[in-house]
Amino acid sequence: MLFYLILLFVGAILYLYVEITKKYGTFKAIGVPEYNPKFPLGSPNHWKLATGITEIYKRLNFINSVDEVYDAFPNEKLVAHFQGGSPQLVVRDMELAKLVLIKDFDHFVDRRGLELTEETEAQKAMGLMLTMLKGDQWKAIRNTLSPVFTSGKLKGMTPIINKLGQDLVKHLEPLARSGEEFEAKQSMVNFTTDVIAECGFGINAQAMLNPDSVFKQNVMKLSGGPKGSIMGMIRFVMILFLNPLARMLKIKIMNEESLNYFIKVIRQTMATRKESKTRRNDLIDLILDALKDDSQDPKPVEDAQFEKDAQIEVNTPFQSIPEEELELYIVSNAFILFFAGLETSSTIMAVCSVFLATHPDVQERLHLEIQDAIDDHGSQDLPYERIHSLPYLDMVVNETLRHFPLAIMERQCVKDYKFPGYDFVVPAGMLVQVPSPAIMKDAKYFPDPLRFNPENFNEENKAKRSPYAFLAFGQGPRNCIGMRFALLQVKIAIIRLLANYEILRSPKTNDQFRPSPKSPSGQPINGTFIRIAKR
Ligand code: HEM
Repeated sequence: MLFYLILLFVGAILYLYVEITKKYGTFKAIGVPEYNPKFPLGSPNHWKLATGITEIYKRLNFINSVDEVYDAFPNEKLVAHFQGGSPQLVVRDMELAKLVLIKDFDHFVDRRGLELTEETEAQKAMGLMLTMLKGDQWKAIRNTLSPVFTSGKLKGMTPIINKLGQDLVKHLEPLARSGEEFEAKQSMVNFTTDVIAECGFGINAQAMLNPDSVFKQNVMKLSGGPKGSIMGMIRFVMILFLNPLARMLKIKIMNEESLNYFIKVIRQTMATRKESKTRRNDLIDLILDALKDDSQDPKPVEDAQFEKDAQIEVNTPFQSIPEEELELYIVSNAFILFFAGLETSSTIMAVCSVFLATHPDVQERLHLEIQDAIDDHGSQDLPYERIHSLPYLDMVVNETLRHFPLAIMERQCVKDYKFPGYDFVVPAGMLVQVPSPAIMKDAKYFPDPLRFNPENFNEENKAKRSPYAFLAFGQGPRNCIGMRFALLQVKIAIIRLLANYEILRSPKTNDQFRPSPKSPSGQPINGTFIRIAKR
């Protein structure tokens, strides 16, 4: 019996070995270098990603998981690496990246294909979110939601965010008085929760002023807290690497109880809005407007190149969504706009505060620019145009985003594709990556890339490099839909912070930022600790 068991075991290992390694070497043979794959986990970066969660091997966060592939082949345009037996292609060249992200986007419409269980409504809702949707369904929802973030709509939201900026100053007052060290991320999550609850759903979440806010508690459960957790990361890596097994074991990405809470809140808000026929010009109203207004006519496009590059060529009508599923689509996407904006924006605000604490010269110059604008306007409630006309603020925020990117660009090839100058075909189904974190730390585009230097974004230096080398919000039709909203709330938070407080180092202030391997959303490994003093 034991003999047969051993035989079965050896047979299974042999089978796995042959299956997993059968594509190793196939790229090398056609002139595309491979990043040293080894049975069973593949290339070294995947070994680190998969085993790093237990901290027994070198640690790596998913966001940086392709950096070393990029760095190891400085003279190549394309490199292959293997996740187990699945090859993935890394694009190392700006012109090829533009083809994938923009020009030949039709071949690269989707993101990584994660299959989620659809057993509960919350799980089904996750599969309908813009970040997850594919093909025509994604195009239809993206087309519908894009007009929600035009500059005209954001101008309307600015007074609301300014008012919450005043609450942020109040929220921070006790910390300024005591001079104690605190985690900037936590305060910024409270601020963004209030901003998105108010601008999104017309809800006064009181995350800043009421420590017992139910809305805030659910946000905390959803995001897994400021540092993430080992269990959270294990779940995430399983969903990524062992998707069928994760489905079998019913492993979930998000806390279902909290997700249900938000689904309920959004449903109730929509129902009340329809019944009372009142308007608040928040996200819910704008989504409902966008749905009513759905037509084949081209949607208005903003002037900036980022938005022009994001246009979807074929205007897929919203009617392609089945009627009976429409409501869940709306709820899911109202939710993802809330959630995608919350973690990202609050992290950037917190990381920016730390950079200002560790670079007092930058802080001083930025404070002068902000104070001048406030003196000139006569109030801290700066209007939309004025906020975006502060050049040094823009440079500081962009440099923060360059240093601490929150996502890697991935596209799944949906139609066979041939890169110009290469003889092989990228088959439908293969994952193609544009490793934004590595590109934004490449000295070719940003000299002395590890130094925090807002001058990287002055007009002269911007003109010297490809505009596509700054990838903090992605590029092309699948770029970040909320970029303008994000920049608005981040800038308002920094304006309020500097107008009222000096940001100081504290014993735990961290000079070197690295995303924690325990945090799927890439939170800084040593936190974002600072002190503040009243100006
Ligand atoms: C500083 C804050 C933010 C950063 C750094 C950020 C970054 C990103 C990045 C890198 C992507 C992927 C782009 C690509 O693959 O080309 C993305 C996608 C996305 N972002 Fe953001 N984001 C931020 C804030 C926001 C906000 C405020 C919202 C919503 C209000 C939002 C909603 C989304 C959505 C829905 C997607 C998926 C778009 C799609 O698949 O069509 N993000 N974001």
